[in-house]
Amino acid sequence: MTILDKIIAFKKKEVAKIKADVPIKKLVESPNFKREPISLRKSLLEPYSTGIIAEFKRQSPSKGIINDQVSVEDVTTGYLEANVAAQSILTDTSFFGGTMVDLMQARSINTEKPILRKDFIVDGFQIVEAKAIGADVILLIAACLTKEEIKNYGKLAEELGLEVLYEVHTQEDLDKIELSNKIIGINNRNLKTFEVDLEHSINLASQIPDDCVRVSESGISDPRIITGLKEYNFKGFLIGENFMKEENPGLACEEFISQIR
Ligand SMILES: O=P(O)(O)OC[C@@H](O)[C@@H](O)c1c[nH]c2ccccc12
Repeated sequence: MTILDKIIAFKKKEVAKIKADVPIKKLVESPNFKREPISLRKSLLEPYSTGIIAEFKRQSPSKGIINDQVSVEDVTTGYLEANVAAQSILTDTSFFGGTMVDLMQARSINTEKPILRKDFIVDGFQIVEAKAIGADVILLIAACLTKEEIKNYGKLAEELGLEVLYEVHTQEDLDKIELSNKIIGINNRNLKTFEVDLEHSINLASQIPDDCVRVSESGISDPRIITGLKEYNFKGFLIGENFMKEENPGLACEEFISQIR
């Protein structure tokens, strides 16, 4: 059993429990349900976009604790000052130490840039929940969903006015997605082995049609990598640990962005 299988099995139980306690009606009544979502696609395609999607991540199964000393408010303020294109907030608690409250707190400060709810979506309930806590974008990880689920969850998100970042790591993942006009994130990290390989991502990128927005995720630690990825028409760059490992993630992000050529 891989760590991914473990996370998914755990998530399914967790969601079943929350679903039994929280009526959908309560989610729909949340004030965030009325706010107009901010478009990730638009933000990434703006002519002077930095393309950086900066993540708030306290810990991960592969690295353990990364940073548990900083507040989501300070990091959000710092990322916005650095002029990120978007924010990503881990809301998984058991494996990544994040919470839905983290996202809500970031949202209360960030009214300009899109926020991605980074979690393992295994049930439509979590998509309604994402909207209720103020997210603009959800993540659908192809490796943990069937073709049908990807299609249905994508449709539900769209109906709620949310965008989807479809995450792939292999050709097999890519084959599960209807590839037109989507935002596709290629995860450089294999979620089963934690191995990071940028070369692999670049090879897979050639299989993505031009009407899709390409995002490169994980293991990016040098501004020169961004320059390289831009050559392959990547528009978004999801970075977590490289910023979060620093005492001041916002400042680290600002320095990184100033070095992109
Ligand atoms: O910290 P990194 O190596 O910069 O990676 C960020 C992000 O890509 C990573 O956290 C991530 C990508 N896909 C995920 C799916 C679930 C949890 C986490 C992730």
